[in-house]
Amino acid sequence: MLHTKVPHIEEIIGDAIKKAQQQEKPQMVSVVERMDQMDPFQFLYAGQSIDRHRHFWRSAEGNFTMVGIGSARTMRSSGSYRFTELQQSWNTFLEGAVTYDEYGEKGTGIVALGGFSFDPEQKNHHPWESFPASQLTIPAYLLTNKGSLSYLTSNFIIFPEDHQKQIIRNWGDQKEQLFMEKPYSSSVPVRVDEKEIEPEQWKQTVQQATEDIKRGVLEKVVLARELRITFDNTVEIEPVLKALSETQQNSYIFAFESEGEYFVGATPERLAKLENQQLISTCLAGTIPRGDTEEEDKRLGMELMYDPKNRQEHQFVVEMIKEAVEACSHHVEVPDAPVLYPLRNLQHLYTPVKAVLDEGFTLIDVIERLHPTPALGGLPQKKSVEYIRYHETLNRGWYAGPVGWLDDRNNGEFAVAIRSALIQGDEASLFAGCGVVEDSDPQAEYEETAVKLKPMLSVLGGY
Ligand SMILES: C=C(O[C@H]1C=CC=C(C(=O)O)[C@@H]1O)C(=O)O
Ligand SMILES: [Mg+2]
Repeated sequence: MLHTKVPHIEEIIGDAIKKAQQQEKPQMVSVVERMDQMDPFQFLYAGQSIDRHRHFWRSAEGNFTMVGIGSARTMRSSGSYRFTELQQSWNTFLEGAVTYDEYGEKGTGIVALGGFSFDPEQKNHHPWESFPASQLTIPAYLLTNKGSLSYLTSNFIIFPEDHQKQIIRNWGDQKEQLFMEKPYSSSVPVRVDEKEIEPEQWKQTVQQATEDIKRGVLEKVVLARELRITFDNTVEIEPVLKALSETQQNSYIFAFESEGEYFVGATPERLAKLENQQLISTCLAGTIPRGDTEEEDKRLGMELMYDPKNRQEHQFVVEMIKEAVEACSHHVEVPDAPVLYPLRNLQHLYTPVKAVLDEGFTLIDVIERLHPTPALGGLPQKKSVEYIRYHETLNRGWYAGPVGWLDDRNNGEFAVAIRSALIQGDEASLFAGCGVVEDSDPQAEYEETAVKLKPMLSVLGGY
């Protein structure tokens, strides 16, 4: 891959066509432009007229947003080698690619966005039939907003038989569509039905899990449940994402499309971030609601900090992440005790893990080693995933799986897709889980998941 200054587009496309003819294969060209700040929700909406395959990502700090429209290349893989296979597809894709970029900002140029299902061995596909076990898309157009600046990346796949003028005309037309200011819907349809899936059976499974933990079958397992909602009309994702961005502090806001359906969420849980070989992972587990007053909020925070059950739930995550990070990096820093991580509806225990990634490892390698952490799966890792596969009545699909992005300079960030919903036309499935340890009480865990459903419920026509 090559990073050079942007010459005229005619020249860029002309050169790519010549190269495609000489090498008798398509050529990938990426062009980055800087522009006035663009409303990402407007861009997302306008993009629909070009391609419904759209992706959205906003960092937890809220100062970095990406919107992907269409696909220059979509890479998919399944089975137990899905991480390695995707890494290979990505490397092959990058080999012949040329980037024209004057700015060198992270998250511009050749970027892939996508995610992985929780468990590639899961045989039940309902309601996730539209989502593959993993999918990374290099969008045709990518808007990157960083602070007050916006960048537009256009990714072209140039074929030997392409005509320079036509490519450029088409590009101009599509850009015009992307920047057209059309008003987008600001409301979400009305909820007409809401069904909790087997809540009593779920509590029994939690009870069973505590007994299995006491018997030493495993140490911790995260059990999830589902809420199915029906609306009076098709749900558009722009107002949902906008409302999540406005209401969910300290959370990654995301949407990924597959076959016309959208997986959307506001997750606080980072899996791994890599920037210039600096690696950050996060242990987030252990939960209590926010208080109505400042005093109550503080009291609840302290209760969480000193609660042995929640500390144990959290500590399992710290130990596993530390070990996994140590195996592929150096200068690993882990604080001795967690701090509180406040969200709108609840607070968590939080421990950051910082390190420098060893040469030869990639972000995808790190994700493969970490997923699933005991905040989503349990401990031991393999046993808990099998336990979930056997005992959970729902199919998690991409819920609790890694979602995020990476660029061609080994920068990127993946979060774990919790506090999320699968939107299918005028219906949606919402998911929430909780860490079950020896001392878990099924009713209390049920109530914890109810609070975890709130972020999505509140923007899907609810309270
Ligand atoms: C599995 C979920 O939350 C995890 C993340 C933070 C706290 C958790 C807990 O305290 O149980 C869970 O491990 C979810 O929200 O669906
Ligand atoms: Mg918990």
